[in-house]
Amino acid sequence: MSEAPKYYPTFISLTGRDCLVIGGGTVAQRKIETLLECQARVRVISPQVVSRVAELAAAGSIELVDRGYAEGDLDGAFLVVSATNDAAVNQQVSLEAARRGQLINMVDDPDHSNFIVPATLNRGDITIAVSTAGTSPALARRIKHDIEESIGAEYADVAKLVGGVRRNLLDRGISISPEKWQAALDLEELTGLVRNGRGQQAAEILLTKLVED
Ligand SMILES: C[C@@]1(CC(=O)O)c2cc3[nH]c(cc4nc(cc5[nH]c(cc(n2)[C@H]1CCC(=O)O)[C@@](C)(CC(=O)O)[C@@H]5CCC(=O)O)C(CC(=O)O)=C4CCC(=O)O)c(CCC(=O)O)c3CC(=O)O
Ligand SMILES: NC(=O)C1=CN([C@@H]2O[C@H](COP(=O)(O)OP(=O)(O)OC[C@H]3O[C@@H](n4cnc5c(N)ncnc54)[C@H](O)[C@@H]3O)[C@@H](O)[C@H]2O)C=CC1
Repeated sequence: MSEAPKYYPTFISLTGRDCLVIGGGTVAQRKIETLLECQARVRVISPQVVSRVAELAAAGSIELVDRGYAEGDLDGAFLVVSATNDAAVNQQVSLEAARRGQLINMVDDPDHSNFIVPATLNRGDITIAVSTAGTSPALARRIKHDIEESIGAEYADVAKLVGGVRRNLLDRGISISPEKWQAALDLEELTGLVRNGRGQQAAEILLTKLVED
């Protein structure tokens, strides 16, 4: 029997959103880098930071506030990550976030967080996220590595070409059933052609499979 999932898996757009990270250690650094990859506007509040975080601040990629957390710091933040090594501080941050109804990730207390961060793998527009609901982050990372081996870099181009074919059909007002899509998507064939630089041919083959009776 499968248990009910603890979390609702979703993908949130953070482009241009104000995101706040409290703490500037190694865990904060990982969260900051992921937020930056997602084009968030990142502010970090921490009295001390690891060298990579200092570099990001010097380069103007993040705003760094060089002091400890104070009540009121969460004002205006869309999303908050509390990543200090002080459990009491993380708790205060989570209480402030709860009062304001903000998205909050506490790196040391999933039970008082309203979102957690999965291990992710990107191939262009494809993102594969693995979560163990906090049961074992190391296991999430390991599963991600295993998937990485079978989903190669060429999948970024496969996504582009399949997206192009879909756009073409939508523009022509042709609708394809879900069953037909599944039957036509021969990933072994598509990845093979893309790897050999024959993306155009792959797109034509796919289009033919989709529109034929
Ligand atoms: C709940 C969650 C909240 C959150 O942080 O979002 C959380 C919580 C905690 N992590 C802890 C420890 C470790 N975390 C990692 C690594 C990652 N942790 C990540 C996510 C999450 N970690 C969320 C759940 C994800 C899920 O659904 O499973 C990843 C996937 C994503 C990311 O952080 O970006 C990233 C891998 C990125 C990648 O490589 O792909 C490693 C391994 C390593 O670094 O190699 C270790 C040590 C080994 C171990 O313990 O497993 C501790 C104990 C701290 C302590 O001992 O004090 C807590 C607190 C607790 O468990 O209470
Ligand atoms: N969720 C996850 O993926 C993981 C979580 N952890 C947890 O994350 C915590 C942090 O780990 P690290 O980054 O390795 O610690 P760290 O020691 O490298 O960094 C701690 C940071 O917190 C800052 N800080 C301390 N008090 C503060 C305050 N009052 N206001 C603002 N910033 C403050 C420090 O200046 C420092 O930058 C650990 O205590 C552990 O419980 C650890 C491993 C993985």
